[in-house]
Amino acid sequence: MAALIRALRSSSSSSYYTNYFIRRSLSTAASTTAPPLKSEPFTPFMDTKGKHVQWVFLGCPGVGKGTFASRLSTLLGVPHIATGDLVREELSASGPLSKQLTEIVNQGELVSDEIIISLLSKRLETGEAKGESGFILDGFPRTVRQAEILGDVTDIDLVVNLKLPERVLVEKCLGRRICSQCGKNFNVANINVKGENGNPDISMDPLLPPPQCVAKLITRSDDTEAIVRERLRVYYEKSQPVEEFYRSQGKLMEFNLPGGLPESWPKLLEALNLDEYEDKQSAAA
Ligand SMILES: Nc1ncnc2c1ncn2[C@@H]1O[C@H](COP(=O)(O)OP(=O)(O)O)[C@@H](O)[C@H]1O
Repeated sequence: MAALIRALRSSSSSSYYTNYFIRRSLSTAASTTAPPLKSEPFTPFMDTKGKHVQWVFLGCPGVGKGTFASRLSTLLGVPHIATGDLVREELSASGPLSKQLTEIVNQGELVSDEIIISLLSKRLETGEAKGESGFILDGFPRTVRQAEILGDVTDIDLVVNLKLPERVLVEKCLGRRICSQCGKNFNVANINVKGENGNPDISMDPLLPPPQCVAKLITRSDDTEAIVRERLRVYYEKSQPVEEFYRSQGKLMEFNLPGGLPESWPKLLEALNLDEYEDKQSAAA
């Protein structure tokens, strides 16, 4: 983890690649973990060298990366690190960076690689001081350049690409609500979308807040229809190539969400060979 933080740090400096490659060539190569193959038993939470999982969640805005990554991080005992959350924390602080970021986020554009890498390094450093190891990244990498930087400093074991039809994504973003007090995410959208081109229909029940959160619900400032459409456009242009980057490395696992959380969660666990592990964890709890 320390080498990763150092390398990410150096990559966000102005002499970006030079510093970065010199540092990496001096540090020892990270251990490798094969991605899970459905046909083979796989212990995903730690490899044979005792390294915790280093996974990435990809997917369009509103697909549910945060929800699934957060659940898996609890199950596997690794931190869920969402760069969108790091950006929002920065937005809520006052200062020149906050003003600059507010403008970018509210236009649906991406924050610069340098700023994102610096926020991520800080987050990893804080985690390391608390004894964290492994991670599930959500919202990073979002450009091929970010993926290359990450790949040069550490090994990613598996990349999960969550997918939903665009109409569902827009409805989900517009229905998203957050409790300003406890920080939990809810969704007021009731989704029933007919499947096209032979794909199944998709239904999702709303995920309603408990009574104590109802009066405290807020909507993200970038969850308006115009901004969501722009974020989707930016995703197709800048982030979709990241899918190909990992596909060519044999690390990409495509996952078409069959519906809402109750239907999708068990299917995702099954695809990750984690269904039995979750059963054992639940039984032990
Ligand atoms: N890796 C990243 N690179 C650049 N910008 C980012 C990154 N992660 C988050 N952001 C910024 O933060 C905003 C919110 O991120 P996130 O919560 O992940 O949104 P989404 O719901 O669109 O997936 C993004 O629209 C973008 O401006």
